[in-house]
Amino acid sequence: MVLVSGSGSNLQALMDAAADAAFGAEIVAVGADRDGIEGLARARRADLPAFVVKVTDHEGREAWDAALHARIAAHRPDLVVSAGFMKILGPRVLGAFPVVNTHPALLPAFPGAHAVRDALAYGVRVTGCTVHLVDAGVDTGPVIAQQAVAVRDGDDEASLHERIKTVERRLLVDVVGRMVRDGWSVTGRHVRLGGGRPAASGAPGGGR
Ligand SMILES: Nc1nc2c(c(=O)[nH]1)N[C@@H](CN(C=O)c1ccc(C(=O)N[C@@H](CCC(=O)O)C(=O)O)cc1)CN2
Ligand SMILES: NCC(=O)N[C@@H]1O[C@H](COP(=O)([O-])[O-])[C@@H](O)[C@H]1O
Repeated sequence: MVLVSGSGSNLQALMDAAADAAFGAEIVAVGADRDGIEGLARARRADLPAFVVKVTDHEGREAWDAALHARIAAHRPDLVVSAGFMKILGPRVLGAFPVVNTHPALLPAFPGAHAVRDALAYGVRVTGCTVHLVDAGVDTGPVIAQQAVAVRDGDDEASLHERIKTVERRLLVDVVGRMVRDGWSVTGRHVRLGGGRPAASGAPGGGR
């Protein structure tokens, strides 16, 4: 299960990887919080089940969390991947499924919805991307993998973000593939890939 809110290039990378049986996973559905995005178009072109659960269609975040949980649960995913999904997930979803997120900065630096803009504004010379387990906080979950990307003179948000995405798509495919094939475990804030599926729970590292 992949959640998107935008162009879905990370989704496309996962779809391309999943076309090879050796990847060890299939994308069972794509969910979004808004209509009219390329990520949903990519899913529909590939005949993947796709759904939209909008916050504004529900009486508050708790109701949205419950509705999103129900739509995800219908597909019985082993893992949920947030790839450009721009809404903070609530306790119903996080308590039911392990969720992985990809973030365009080296967490804990520059959390939130505008990481690339914030890194440029700060003037860092190196940024990058982080794949992490998702918890109730905002980009505070245990880090699984990171990769650095140099900031170049003359970079703007678009050019830097595109360079980060080139790295991020490879990192996300590698991490998700290893998690679904080999499992993972979490000790405190430390994630180890391999060792088989974690015990059933939705908490980070809890698996299904
Ligand atoms: N419980 C969590 N949910 C999500 C996380 C997370 O770490 N914990 N990561 C995000 C993805 N993300 C950063 O990687 C992120 C996306 C959006 C926001 C944010 O502030 N969203 C606002 C609305 C923004 C909008 O609608 O444009 C909000 O949800 O109110 C912060 C971080 C995926 N979910
Ligand atoms: N804080 C969340 C956030 O900024 N996520 C970022 O949105 C982009 C989605 O690209 P895509 O739609 O082309 O995969 C990705 O770079 C992802 O890290």
